[in-house]
Amino acid sequence: MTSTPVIDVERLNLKYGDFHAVKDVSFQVRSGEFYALLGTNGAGKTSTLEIIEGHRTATSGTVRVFGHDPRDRRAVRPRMGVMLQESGFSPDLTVKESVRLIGKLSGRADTAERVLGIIDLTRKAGTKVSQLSGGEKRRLDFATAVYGAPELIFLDEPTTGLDIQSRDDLWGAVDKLREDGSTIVLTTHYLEEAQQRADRIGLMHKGAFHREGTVSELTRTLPSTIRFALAGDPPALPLRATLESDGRFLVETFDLARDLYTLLHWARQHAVEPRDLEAGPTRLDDVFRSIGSE
Ligand SMILES: Nc1ncnc2c1ncn2[C@@H]1O[C@H](COP(=O)(O)OP(=O)(O)OP(=O)(O)O)[C@@H](O)[C@H]1O
Repeated sequence: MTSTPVIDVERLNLKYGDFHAVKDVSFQVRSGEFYALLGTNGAGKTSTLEIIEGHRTATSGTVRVFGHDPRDRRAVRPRMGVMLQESGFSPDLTVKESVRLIGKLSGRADTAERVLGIIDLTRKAGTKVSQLSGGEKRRLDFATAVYGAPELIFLDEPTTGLDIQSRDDLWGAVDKLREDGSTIVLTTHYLEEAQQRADRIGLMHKGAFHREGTVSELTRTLPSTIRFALAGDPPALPLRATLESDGRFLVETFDLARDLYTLLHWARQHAVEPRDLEAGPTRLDDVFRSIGSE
């Protein structure tokens, strides 16, 4: 038996005047999934999310959230927490007042004390929003999005401007929400955060949905790399390599372990020392570079 997807997007299109910002985008997010919607600048991620969040109306296509039209606020809003790229808090309210206000609007039960504690903002509870630092404002955005532990949470570039401790706190809180069954939708330009956490990734480029899959599905089409430098006049290499502008050799391989072994075995036999040796699996960054250049 298949359950209804939490988010179901079918042939979504959005035009801003003549500009076609989202082109025939279709994807689904399942219950309990951590889904990352990634893409180049201006790819259409925020526009797509704004429609799913019920903030914007599509030009054509269908969007369902928990089986409802996302503009049906009463059906959807209590089940969903949103951390937007830019917050819209009133500068004269305190941190605690802001959380209470947004918490009340969400219709979920929780306390300001609890959510401020998650993200180490308790000390700032009485501070006016206008007096918060950029990172503190971002943490306040997160605190309001997770008020009442919603079933579905949108995180739009959540860690921009956060120091390492705050990032760890935020991801720790997200892990906890996931354990309790929340579905997470993330957009970020910190690809490593998506690579480490996302169950599936959708890649957008120039308004269109480019590819979708797990990290390993997306990276397996591109080779891993080995880079190294050799001093003097080395003997013939055992692998096909190209010389890069920094003077290092580059080997591209779909069998990293085998080729690394071949290289090191050759180096030992010939008493050659590969310097500045780096070997790594394909990263999401490489997939990005490959679509960005298309
Ligand atoms: N209100 C608007 N009016 C006109 N064009 C818009 C509007 N909002 C966004 N756009 C354009 O639509 C395209 C997609 O924008 P969007 O913000 O959805 O991209 P994004 O993938 O979130 O980008 P980024 O990674 O840079 O945040 C961009 O070219 C942008 O300039």
